[in-house]
Amino acid sequence: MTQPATTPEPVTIGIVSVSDRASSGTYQDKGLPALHDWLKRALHNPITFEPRLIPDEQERISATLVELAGMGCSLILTTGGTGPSPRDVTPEATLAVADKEMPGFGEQMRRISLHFVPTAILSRQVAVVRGSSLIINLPGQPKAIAETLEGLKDGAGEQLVPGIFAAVPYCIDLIGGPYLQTRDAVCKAFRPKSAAR
Ligand SMILES: Nc1ncnc2c1ncn2[C@@H]1O[C@H](COP(=O)(O)OP(=O)(O)OP(=O)(O)O)[C@@H](O)[C@H]1O
Ligand SMILES: Nc1nc2c(c(=O)[nH]1)N[C@H]1C(S)=C(S)[C@@H](COP(=O)(O)O)O[C@H]1N2
Repeated sequence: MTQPATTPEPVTIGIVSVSDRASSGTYQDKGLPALHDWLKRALHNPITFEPRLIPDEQERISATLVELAGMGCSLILTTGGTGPSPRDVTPEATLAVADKEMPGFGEQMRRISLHFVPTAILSRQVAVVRGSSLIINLPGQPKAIAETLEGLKDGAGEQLVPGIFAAVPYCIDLIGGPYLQTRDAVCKAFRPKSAAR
C-alpha cells in the first residue's frame, strides 16, 4: 500500500445516484454504495460524503448539482441517466450548470467502457467545471463505476487503459481544491512533476 507524500487534506465529495426506480424504492440503490466504497479505497484523504438519491428529473438534478457545488464539494460524481431513453437527462442537467465543459472525461470513459460492453457508446456522459467543483457523470450500471474510474487492468494488475480518475486530482488542483492523494494499487494519479508535492 502506498503511503501519502504529505498529510492528506480533507475533501468534501458529492455522490449523486440518479434513478427513478432506486429513488422510489422499486429496487435498492447500489449506486451510492459503489461510489462511496470506490472513493474510500482510492483516496488517502479524509472524505466527507454528501450523498443524494434522486429521480431522473432534469430540474431536480441541476438543483442538486448547484447545491453540492455551492456547499464546497470539490468533486461531484453522478451515476445514471446518461443513456438515450426519454427519462435519461443527466448530461443535459449537468451541462445546464456548467462554467466549462471537460470533454476528455466523457471520451475516455466511452473508450474504457468499450472494453467491457459494446453498448458503451450509448452513454452520453459529460464532465464539467462549475466554480471550484469538478462534476463527472458515470453510467448507471453499478459495475460501470469502478470500470470507468479505475480503467482496465490485466490479471497481474498492470494498467492496460487508464481510468479517468488518474486525471481527477490534477484537475482539482487547477480549480483550487484540496491536494488529492490516491492509493497507487487502485488508481495512480498523474500530475506534471512541477505540480507534485
Ligand atoms: N441506482 C441503481 N441501483 C441499482 N441498480 C441500478 C441503479 N441504476 C441503474 N441500475 C441498473 O442498471 C440498469 C441500467 O441503468 P439505467 O440508468 O439505464 O436505468 P433505467 O433503466 O433508466 O432505470 P432507473 O432510472 O429506474 O434506474 C438498470 O436497469 C438497473 O438494473
Ligand atoms: N463501463 C460501462 N459503461 C457502460 C455500461 C456498462 O455496463 N459498463 N453500460 C452501457 C449502457 S448499456 C448504457 S444504456 C449506457 C447508459 O447508461 P445509463 O443510462 O444507466 O447511464 O451506459 C453504457 N456504459
